[in-house]
Amino acid sequence: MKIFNTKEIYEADKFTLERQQISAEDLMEKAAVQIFNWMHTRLNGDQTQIYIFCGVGNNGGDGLVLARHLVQHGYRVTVCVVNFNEHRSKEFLINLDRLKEAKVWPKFLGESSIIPQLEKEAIIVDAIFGIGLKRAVAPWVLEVFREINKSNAFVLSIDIPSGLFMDHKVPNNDEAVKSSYLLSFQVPKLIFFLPDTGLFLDQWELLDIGLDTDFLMHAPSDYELIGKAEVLPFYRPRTKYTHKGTYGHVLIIGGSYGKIGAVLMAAKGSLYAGSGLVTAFVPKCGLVPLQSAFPELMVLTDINETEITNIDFNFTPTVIGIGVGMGTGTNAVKAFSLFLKNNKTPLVIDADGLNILAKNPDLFSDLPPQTVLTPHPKELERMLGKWKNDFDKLIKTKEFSKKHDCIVVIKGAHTITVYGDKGYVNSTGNPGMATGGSGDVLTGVITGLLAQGYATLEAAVFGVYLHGRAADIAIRECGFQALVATDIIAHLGKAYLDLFVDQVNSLQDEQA
Ligand SMILES: NC(=O)C1=CN([C@@H]2O[C@H](COP(=O)(O)OP(=O)(O)OC[C@H]3O[C@@H](n4cnc5c(N)ncnc54)[C@H](O)[C@@H]3O)[C@@H](O)[C@H]2O)[C@@H](O)CC1
Ligand SMILES: [K+]
Repeated sequence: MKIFNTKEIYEADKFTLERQQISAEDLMEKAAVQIFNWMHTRLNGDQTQIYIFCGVGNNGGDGLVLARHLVQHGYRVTVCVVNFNEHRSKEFLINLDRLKEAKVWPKFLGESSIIPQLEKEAIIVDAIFGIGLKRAVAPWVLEVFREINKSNAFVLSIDIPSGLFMDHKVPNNDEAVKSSYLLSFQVPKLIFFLPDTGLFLDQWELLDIGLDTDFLMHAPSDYELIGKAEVLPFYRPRTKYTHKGTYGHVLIIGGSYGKIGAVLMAAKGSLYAGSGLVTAFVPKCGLVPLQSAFPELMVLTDINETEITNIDFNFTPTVIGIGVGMGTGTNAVKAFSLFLKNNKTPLVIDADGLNILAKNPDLFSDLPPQTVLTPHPKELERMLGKWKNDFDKLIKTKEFSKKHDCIVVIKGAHTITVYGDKGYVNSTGNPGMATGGSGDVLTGVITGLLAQGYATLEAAVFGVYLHGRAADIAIRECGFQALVATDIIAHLGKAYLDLFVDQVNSLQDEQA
């Protein structure tokens, strides 16, 4: 599903009004009625006090329309207009009149107004700012945000939590409304998925307000949210007259004394993702543990006992995953640099491979085209330098990806895979995955997909999805805390099977 920025949303809006021959107030009515229906279905006439905080733009207009419908259905509603601007939008003014016609008189809050006491049993609707917030918010309006946050009431935000900017960070963590539930219009926004801004929202849901489907389908977007519908077309079924050679041969290079487990997890990840064969290249100390723990794996060893010194193998792999547990000592750096100079095989680079690249940036020119790099935030920072905020991080990653023709998988709560100007935001995964080894497994899964012939970008995006989905399925049995990286491997099969489970069956399965 496409993630639109502010400009693209306003364009979709304009296109829809022209195509459907409707006015902006008609679209606002449609949008706000969706919110009313959502609330009415759940509240069913309940007399809980509802405070609706409206701004004076169209987000505020949505709040006024909602207020009118709630009042007309007998709900207890107090409307507060946060009067932050002399200029009020046309649709806001039309709906203010309509509200007055319905005999509702909003309280107008200004710089010196006293904000009503907000009881924690109340429901607060946050319709102060939407996607139109452009400049710093006045201090007294920030105070309104703080009062809402302090109330501990249930906060239902409309479109986005008020105070969040669509393209930069909030200056301080108390300068935007914290939503308990967010109802957003038609398309997800990038701010839902970034650590700096995502912390202002908990759950979110999209409401279809009837924006033009042709526009939504054809308009280009810089980011895409990756769910089952997006990865399903990538899936390559296994056919009958095939053999292990059909599904490629992965080579995992890495490991050092005490860090052989990283290679084990990457290698297992590859095989469970479906590669035909997997070989590991490790220091000698890795031979016995790998062969004992994982009989399906073939092992080649370095001449050195405890670290990699000379990467030398006697076959042509389909793809190589390199870096996990490898260390960054002089020998590893020398071996890795020489390997890169002579290598022509597609690569996935993780962990110490990335750390060595960061310290020796001239090596980037030796990477084959479309090399996949899978940094966690610290590794990314070592490669890119410091960034100002999440938006800046993405801009810098895109520049980096274009400069070195590489695919960068920025690991995090919502892993974002960046290639050139485009970012793919993953929707699967959970906090249980913040555990040692889960990154090694991801390296394995992506190499495993590449071995089977998936296009590089597809392998990265699909691999991230499957990895997260496997963890989502695993936590049903073990919860967040007890999830370990090998549980992710063990549930990769179920993540594949889940691709073909429709939503209804999947829900029933979860309830069982
Ligand atoms: N296509 C859609 O998604 C639709 C969106 N609608 C609503 O319209 C909203 C966008 O409305 P607007 O563009 O009017 O913007 P907002 O209502 O988000 O912002 C308020 C207005 O205040 C001004 N402003 C910006 N920063 C300010 C600041 N720091 N201090 C004071 N004033 C400031 C802006 O000029 C803006 O017009 C959406 O978030 C959504 O709620 C719906 O009404 C209908 C359809
Ligand atoms: K809002």
